Amino acid sequence: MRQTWSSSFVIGLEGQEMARSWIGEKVRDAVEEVHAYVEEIIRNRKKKMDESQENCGEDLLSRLILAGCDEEVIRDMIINFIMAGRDTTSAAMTWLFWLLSCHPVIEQELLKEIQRNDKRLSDYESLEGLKLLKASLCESMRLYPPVAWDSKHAMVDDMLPDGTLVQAGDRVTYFPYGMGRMEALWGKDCIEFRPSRWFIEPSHQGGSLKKVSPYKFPVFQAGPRICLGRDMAFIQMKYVVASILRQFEIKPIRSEKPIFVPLLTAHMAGGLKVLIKKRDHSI
Ligand code: HEM
Repeated sequence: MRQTWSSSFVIGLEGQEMARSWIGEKVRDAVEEVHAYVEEIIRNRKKKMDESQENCGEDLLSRLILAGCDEEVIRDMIINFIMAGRDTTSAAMTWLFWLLSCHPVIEQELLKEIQRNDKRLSDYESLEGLKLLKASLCESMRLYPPVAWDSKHAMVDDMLPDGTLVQAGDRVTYFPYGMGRMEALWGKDCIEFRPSRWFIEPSHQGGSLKKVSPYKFPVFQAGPRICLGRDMAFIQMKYVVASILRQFEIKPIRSEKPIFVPLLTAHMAGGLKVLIKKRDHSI
């Protein structure tokens, strides 16, 4: 029995080695493909900038090129922006649109807030003024975090603050999805979508937002490796959600509760299929 176990273990190791080198090759090919794709975007933008000065210089890519950044640095930044910032923000907004369709009173309050700030939606201060929208995004991500869990491997032996020993090589996982639904952290109504919990005065939705510790709400991670794009993510999401909500009514086609799929970036199974109608009096 022992013999069988150890020989199958040896075969297992060889198999693992082969699998690792096969995966390594696949990953290398995939990285090359992604690099080539982004390098082409940069080349095309440079060409456009050389050919004409029109409409160039305002967007981030043009600014990075104009600043004289190294092409490899620009490439890696663009990949970071696309990989870290695209699926995460889109997942957060998808869940928010669904939650708002289930909470029409909150949607109406949001519309009023957007109306109050409508004139200058594209300026930074007006977006800062959309506090109920920020609270709604936080509340949506508390219940449906775009990164549902995340792991780190210890490089050396260590100890967690509660005395738990972590040995070199151990994996430690934190779980924003679970933490967002803990009664001990969020109270008896932890499962409810209630953006007002993010305001200093309970149930008052026009006041100041609470400063919530990232260790309680680790949706963007916490500590030295906290998400570098957090503020940018809020600006983008507020701008997109406000621009859509002020003009369109969004009604999901299906009435069943969507399914949360917690992959690398969590998403809604099958996406959110909706009917879109122009608002009668678009604000
Ligand atoms: C709702 C949107 C977002 C969520 C929930 C989110 C979440 C996270 C999380 C959990 C991490 C830590 C990953 C880890 O340590 O393994 C992270 C890292 C990072 N995020 Fe975001 N992110 C969002 C949007 C963005 C955007 C828009 C950008 C850039 C434009 C961005 C750029 C980054 C970068 C560069 C890191 C790596 C930071 C480091 O390792 O030092 N993220 N993000």
